Amino acid sequence: MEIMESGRELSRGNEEKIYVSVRLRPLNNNEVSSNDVSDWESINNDTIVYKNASLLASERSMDLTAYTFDRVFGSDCSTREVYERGAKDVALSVVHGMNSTIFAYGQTSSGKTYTMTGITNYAIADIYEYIQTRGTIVEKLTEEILTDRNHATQLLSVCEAQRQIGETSLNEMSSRSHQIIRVTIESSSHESLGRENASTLEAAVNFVDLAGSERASQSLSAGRRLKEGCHINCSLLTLGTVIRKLSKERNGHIPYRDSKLTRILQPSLGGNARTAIICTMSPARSHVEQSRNTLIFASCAKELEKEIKDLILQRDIAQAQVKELLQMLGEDASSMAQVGLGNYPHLRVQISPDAEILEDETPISPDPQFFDVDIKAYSHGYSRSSSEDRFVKVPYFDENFLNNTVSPRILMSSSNSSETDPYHVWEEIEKQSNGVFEKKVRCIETEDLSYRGAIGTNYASSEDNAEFPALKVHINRAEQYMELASNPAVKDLGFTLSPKDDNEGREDTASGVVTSKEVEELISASIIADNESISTILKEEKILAPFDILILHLLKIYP
Ligand SMILES: Nc1ncnc2c1ncn2[C@@H]1O[C@H](COP(=O)(O)OP(=O)(O)OP(=O)(O)O)[C@@H](O)[C@H]1O
Repeated sequence: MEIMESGRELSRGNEEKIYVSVRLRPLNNNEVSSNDVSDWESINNDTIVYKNASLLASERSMDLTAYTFDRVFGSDCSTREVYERGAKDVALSVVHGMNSTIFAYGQTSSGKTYTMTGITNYAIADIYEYIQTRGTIVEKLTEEILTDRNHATQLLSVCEAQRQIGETSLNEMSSRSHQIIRVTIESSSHESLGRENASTLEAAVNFVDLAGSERASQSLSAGRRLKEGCHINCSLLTLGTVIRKLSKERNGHIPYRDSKLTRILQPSLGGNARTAIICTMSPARSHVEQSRNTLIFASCAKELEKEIKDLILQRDIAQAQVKELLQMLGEDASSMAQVGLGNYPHLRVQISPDAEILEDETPISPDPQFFDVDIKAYSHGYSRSSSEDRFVKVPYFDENFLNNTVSPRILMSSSNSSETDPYHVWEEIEKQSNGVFEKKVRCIETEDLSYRGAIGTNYASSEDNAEFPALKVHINRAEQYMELASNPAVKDLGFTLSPKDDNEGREDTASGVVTSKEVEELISASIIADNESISTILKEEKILAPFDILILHLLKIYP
């Protein structure tokens, strides 16, 4: 028996960024009455097997019989157990200031809504319990802020009642829209209450119940249902592509922008948040092909975890090298931490040591070139500390850019308001390094970006970049540019640097240009991190299969 062990080498620790489980439901009445049989079985806590080996022999497409994930829930498992083992830890990350998402994926009628309804309720209950344990007061509530747990329950029922459903031949209560329930928790210390510039920690957990994927022939859809199905399938297809690309070719273009669903889920998929994916499936033989697709999706999603770990490893190695270099040069390595080197995934800056030094002494790494890139959001004096801050942002926006279309909050990346000056970081490094690196510290400068026009009209048309000027990154040394351009971390952040003719007469200078399209993508990446912007996205674009989004807001105050 060949085994696909997607989760084999991964730690089972609680801090996994992406936790993938599979839930098998029992045969339903329809399946039983049509004499369908159950072909899938969970043989232990993490493996699901396809039992019908004889059928397998005749169907070459079905060449795997066992699949392993972080967890497999058999058809007799309760939703409580799925929650406890497959989602609770991720859901409760939000009370510690970490964004998280739990989503159910699977074919129509496989049990996504059944699973997510239970999980959302259990999680809300646990969040409230956690808060009360902590002696937290929930007060000063506005319309958007939950008053108490009953209020939350009420809102959830409203959401359930409003859910767009329709009957298909496979599920008489089929969800015909994606539903995202986002609970945002804002924490601040008791001492800072009432202070004007009090910093708060904000994190959100998303509960996502995707609309079901279906084959038109199987669900016998026609007319409106068929149209809905096409739209739903389209966004699910993009989700599949994004997951596959992220897991296989992380440095390439990831088509988040091809569907609203992936735009909204981008922060959850890109490695900056904890994510639990519960893949639901029917055991029925008649659905074997769909079930197998679901398992392949789950396997790809699990691969993401490996990629993220690899990137973190690369980052750690680079940091260690920088530290060694600083020590070698008699600098205090800890000063690096103060300027944010440890703030993954900001790609941070360090300078290349003098070539002479490296040539004269034994190099401490085979490739001793380092350079500094820091691409951050700079807004006009607004700062916020949040785990969303880790998104890549674009420096310096024109005042008009921050008009009604987007909340300025999404543009924040720093809790230090002095960083509103785009040159600040570099000056700081220069100071801290006592001028030793003076020549190289100035290796990058950012040019002013004046964004014209409303963002909404621009990101809607990805091909038309006319409104966006390029973000220019000047690098004083050609070899630094080369390093930078080939650095996987730069590509990972969505920047592709391309050489540019340097007409400015400077010698020994290379320039990288981040194209306007890439800037645009970064902006949209930032936008989707924000509640208001989600509704903006959704309002602007007419979506046949609409999203039902409920944003709950909790205010958590530590005593
Ligand atoms: N684990 C389970 N145990 C018992 N019944 C289940 C289970 N999972 C799903 N069901 C039942 O199966 C039916 C279909 O489930 P559900 O509506 O949750 O599927 P879905 O994947 O959300 O479908 P769609 O994509 O069409 O919305 C429902 O009647 C539900 O009660």
